[in-house]
Amino acid sequence: MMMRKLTKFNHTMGFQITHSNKPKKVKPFSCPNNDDDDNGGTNGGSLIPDDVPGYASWLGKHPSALNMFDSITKEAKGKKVVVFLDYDGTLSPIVDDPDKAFMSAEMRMAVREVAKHFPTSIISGRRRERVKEFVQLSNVYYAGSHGLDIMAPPRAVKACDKKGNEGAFQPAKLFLPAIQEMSIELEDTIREIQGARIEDNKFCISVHYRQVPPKDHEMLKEKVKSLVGNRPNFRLTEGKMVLEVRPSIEWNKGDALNYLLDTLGFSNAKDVLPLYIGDDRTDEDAFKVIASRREGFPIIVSSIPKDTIAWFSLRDPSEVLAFLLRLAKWKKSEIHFYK
Ligand SMILES: O=P(O)(O)OC[C@H]1O[C@H](O[C@H]2O[C@H](CO)[C@@H](O)[C@H](O)[C@H]2O)[C@H](O)[C@@H](O)[C@@H]1O
Repeated sequence: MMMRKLTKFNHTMGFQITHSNKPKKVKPFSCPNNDDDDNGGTNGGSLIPDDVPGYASWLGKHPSALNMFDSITKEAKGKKVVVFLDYDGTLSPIVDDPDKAFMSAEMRMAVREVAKHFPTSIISGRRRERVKEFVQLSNVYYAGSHGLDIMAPPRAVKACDKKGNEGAFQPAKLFLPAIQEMSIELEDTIREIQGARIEDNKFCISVHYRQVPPKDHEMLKEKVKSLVGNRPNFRLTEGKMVLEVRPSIEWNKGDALNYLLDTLGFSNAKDVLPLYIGDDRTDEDAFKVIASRREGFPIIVSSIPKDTIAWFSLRDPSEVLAFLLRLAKWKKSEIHFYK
C-alpha cells in the first residue's frame, strides 16, 4: 500500500531515483555482530554504503530525501509543515559513551533555523531534560522517555504536577516508584557484566551493552529479559545495542507525535504535513502514524538496508544536517518570494 502510494507520488512528481552526492568514505560498523546496529555515521574506515550488500536496491525502495527534496517541497507548498526529530543517531552520531553523544554546532544551527519556520519537536528515548541539555535550543518542543514526558506549548497544558513540572504531559507518572525500583534491580542484574551500564531515562530505563564484550551479549539480554518478563508492569523494546525497559502502557513515539500535533493546534487541520526523521526501531511507531494519516513524510536514517515503513531515507546525521539546512533555506526563499 505504502509502496504503491510512494510509486504514485514519484510518478506524479516526475521523480527519479539517484544516489546523493555525498562523500563516499564512511566508517566500518563498530559492532558487526549486531544486525540491527548501523554505524550512525561515526566510525572511521573504508566501507562505502553503496558497497553494503543490498543497499542500492534498498535505496530504490526508500529513496534519499535529499534527492526527493524538490518533490517534498512541491507537496509541502501552501501546507503547514510540522517537523519531528529523533535525537541519537539522527541529530547526533552514535558513539560508544551515551554521555558523549553531542550534537555539532552546525546541527544546532540547522535545527534552530528549521524551528524558526516550522513548529519543531524532538522526540527521544532519553530523559527530556537530558535531550534539552544536549540540544540547547529554546525554540523547539521536547518529548523524552519515548514520548512519556512531553513539554507541550504552554497554551496546551494537559497535566501539571505538584513538583513544579507545570505543563509536562506524563502519562506514566503513576509508574515512577515502580520504575525506580526496577532501576535498582537492573543495576544488580548487570553489576557483574563488564561494560554494561544503566541509563535512567526517568520513565524508562536503558540497559546499554555497546561496551560489553560480544560473548556476553546474549547472557545480558537473557538476564534482563527474564527480570522484565516477571514484571507485568513493564515491557522491553530494543534499540541500537540497548535494551529499553518501559512501563507497559500503550504509548509510544507515534502517540507523542499525535499529541504534539493536537496541542500545537493541528489535530483537525486538513493541510498539515508532518515530517519525522529518525533512525531507530522505536521511530517506526511515528512513521506508522504518518503513514496512516496519508499526509507527511516518514524519513529513516540508515546506511544499511533495514526493515522500515519509512518512505524516504538519509544515510547518517551529516545527511540529516544537509536536509534540514535545505528545508530552512527553501522556506526562507518562499517567504522572500511572496513578499
Ligand atoms: O530515541 P533516541 O533519541 O534515538 O534514543 C534511543 C537511545 O539512544 C541512546 O542510545 C543510543 O545512542 C548512544 C549514544 O550514541 C549509544 O551509545 C547507544 O548504543 C545507542 O543505543 C540513549 O543513550 C538511550 O538511552 C536511548 O534509549
